[in-house]
Amino acid sequence: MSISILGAGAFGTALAISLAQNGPVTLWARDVSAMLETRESPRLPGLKIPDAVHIVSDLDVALEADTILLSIPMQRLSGLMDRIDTPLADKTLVACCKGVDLRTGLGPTGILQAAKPDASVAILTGPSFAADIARGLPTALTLACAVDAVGKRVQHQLSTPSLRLYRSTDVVGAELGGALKNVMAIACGAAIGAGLGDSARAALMTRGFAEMTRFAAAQGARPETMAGLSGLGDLALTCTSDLSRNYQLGLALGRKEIFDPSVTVEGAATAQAMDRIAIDTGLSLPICHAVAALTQGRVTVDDVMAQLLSRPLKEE
Ligand SMILES: NC(=O)C1=CN([C@@H]2O[C@H](COP(=O)(O)OP(=O)(O)OC[C@H]3O[C@@H](n4cnc5c(N)ncnc54)[C@H](OP(=O)(O)O)[C@@H]3O)[C@@H](O)[C@H]2O)C=CC1
Ligand SMILES: O=C(CO)COP(=O)(O)O
Repeated sequence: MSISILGAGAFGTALAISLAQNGPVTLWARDVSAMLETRESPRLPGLKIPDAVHIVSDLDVALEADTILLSIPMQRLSGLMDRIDTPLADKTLVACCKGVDLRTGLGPTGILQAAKPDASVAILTGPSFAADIARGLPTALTLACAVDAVGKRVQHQLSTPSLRLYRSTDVVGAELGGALKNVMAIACGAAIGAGLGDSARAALMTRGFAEMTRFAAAQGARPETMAGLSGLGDLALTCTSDLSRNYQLGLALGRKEIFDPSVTVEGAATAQAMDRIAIDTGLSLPICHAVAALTQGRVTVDDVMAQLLSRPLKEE
């Protein structure tokens, strides 16, 4: 069974490097001229792409594989799917992005299924920095697919000696965990950046986890999924590591510093999407609401903390 990865950013390239241990992999990007010369992705400098990775810019070549991983930013996913008019009925599409689409409110598998209703869809998510995967450091992820037989096949196909995949059929829970932890990471970064301390971060992580679990349960997700790698696991990594880009954006907001807009930060658009969903569903998502306002420049970190702390006292 052959594998292609669409998107040669940090994560797509890291997955290609890791999966090349198992056999040939195709890695697709819009512009591959520099990568063919250097055998490196500009988004993952210093990590060589092995010869077993076939780097291509022809989308049709990449779409010949049986299993196709989509590793581009969430807000670009529906645009890429619109470009694909090849029928993919016999393929498995594995979303590797984390977020909620601003236009439709769908998660990554929802976008894939809407574009290609006959394809099998799955999501690969959980705590992992691209550079760790590319370096072969031990990493555990969740592979969620509603059809367990397909999930089992993909789980084996995408596991390597250092990349261990756990399987789930709770696609909704897995993708909401990955999407929402980014929002919480921005909030935690902002608290640390503003000098509010580790206790404030612990409070935000815990109340953020409660917000994630409450929302996911309302969407039909299982609580144990939120407590697993794709929820709590990724929340812990992203809210505590300086390597997280979401956390770094939060730090910059808290310190009132400029942040490079070309860096992929999924949590900002996801917070906005969640804010809209909260209004439509009547669910209370106070941290998502605060992060949406903060990242759009409508409030300061001081305003946000004052708002969160002045909410009515309640039971835990
Ligand atoms: N980096 C990480 O550690 C991890 C990332 N992820 C997730 O993976 C997803 C991708 O992130 P990451 O790889 O880090 O992002 P990067 O910023 O490193 O790379 C994004 C890549 O997507 C490409 N791209 C953007 N828009 C399009 C488009 N319309 N069509 C085709 N290609 C496009 C870019 O190509 P170009 O350079 O040509 O613009 C670039 O190569 C995100 O959802 C992220 O949350 C998940 C786990 C870990
Ligand atoms: O998703 C990630 C870790 O699991 C990467 O986090 P950032 O996108 O915040 O860098």
